[in-house]
Amino acid sequence: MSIYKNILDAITRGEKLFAVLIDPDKFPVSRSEQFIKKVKASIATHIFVGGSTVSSGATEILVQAIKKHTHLPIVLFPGDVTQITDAADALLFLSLLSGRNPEYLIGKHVEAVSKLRNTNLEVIPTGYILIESGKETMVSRVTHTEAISRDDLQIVVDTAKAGELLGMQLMYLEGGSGAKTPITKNVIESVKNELNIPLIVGGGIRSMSQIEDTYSAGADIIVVGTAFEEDDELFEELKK
Ligand SMILES: CC(C)=CCC/C(C)=C/CC/C(C)=C/CC/C(C)=C/COP(=O)(O)OP(=O)(O)O
Ligand SMILES: O=P(O)(O)OC[C@@H](O)CO
Ligand SMILES: [Mg+2]
Repeated sequence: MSIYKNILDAITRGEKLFAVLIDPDKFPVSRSEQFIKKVKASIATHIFVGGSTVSSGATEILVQAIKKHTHLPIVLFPGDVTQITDAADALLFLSLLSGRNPEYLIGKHVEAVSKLRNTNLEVIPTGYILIESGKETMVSRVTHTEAISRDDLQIVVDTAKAGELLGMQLMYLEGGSGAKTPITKNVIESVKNELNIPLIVGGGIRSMSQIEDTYSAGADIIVVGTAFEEDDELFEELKK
């Protein structure tokens, strides 16, 4: 069954989903087996692989290494076309809706097509909204776009809705990798109220209580990366 269909079915059953984000440039491949063991013992339902900048070829090597140890779906969360690899199961085909840089709204996508023709990846059109977190993020720097302010609630909501109306199948609210504080309840609730598609939330989530708050505000899928890079103790709290 398709990964997207599985997400929809899980949500219909009232389940919450959890993605562990692995950045190929920060994660030594030699750590894969031991790390994936912890992922498998946890509530994680998906593995996301990606980074705002990743050296060429690193994504494929990492995905192949992870695949040896798990059947969890591996979903590419790419900062660039170079991160596309057939070794993964699906691709978040991100469009950076918070920005006004055409390269990240449609340009990279046109470039990606010749690569995608030769893969079996499930492509999932995903709106990606960067919300200001108090410090400049790598995504802002790489894409030359500004994040939307947390106070511009109506703009965030309307941006997400516009993405849904354009046919996007997932909406990702990004608080910025390693953000000091995660996206607030108010922002998540307001977006969730307007949307009929699954909502992904990530950025700066580091504890079980933040995970619970983010789910209760309406996130369907939570993404955590930095917390596991800093210290994989969090897995202790996330045991199944
Ligand atoms: C269409 C294709 C295949 C590629 C372009 C995809 C687009 C539009 C991406 C949006 C902008 C972007 C650069 C997203 C990056 C997403 C990501 C993996 C963020 C995580 O960033 P980290 O690499 O963890 O950031 P740090 O390096 O700051 O930790
Ligand atoms: O690395 P963290 O802060 O967990 O954020 C996850 C993801 O949303 C970053 O793109
Ligand atoms: Mg990161």
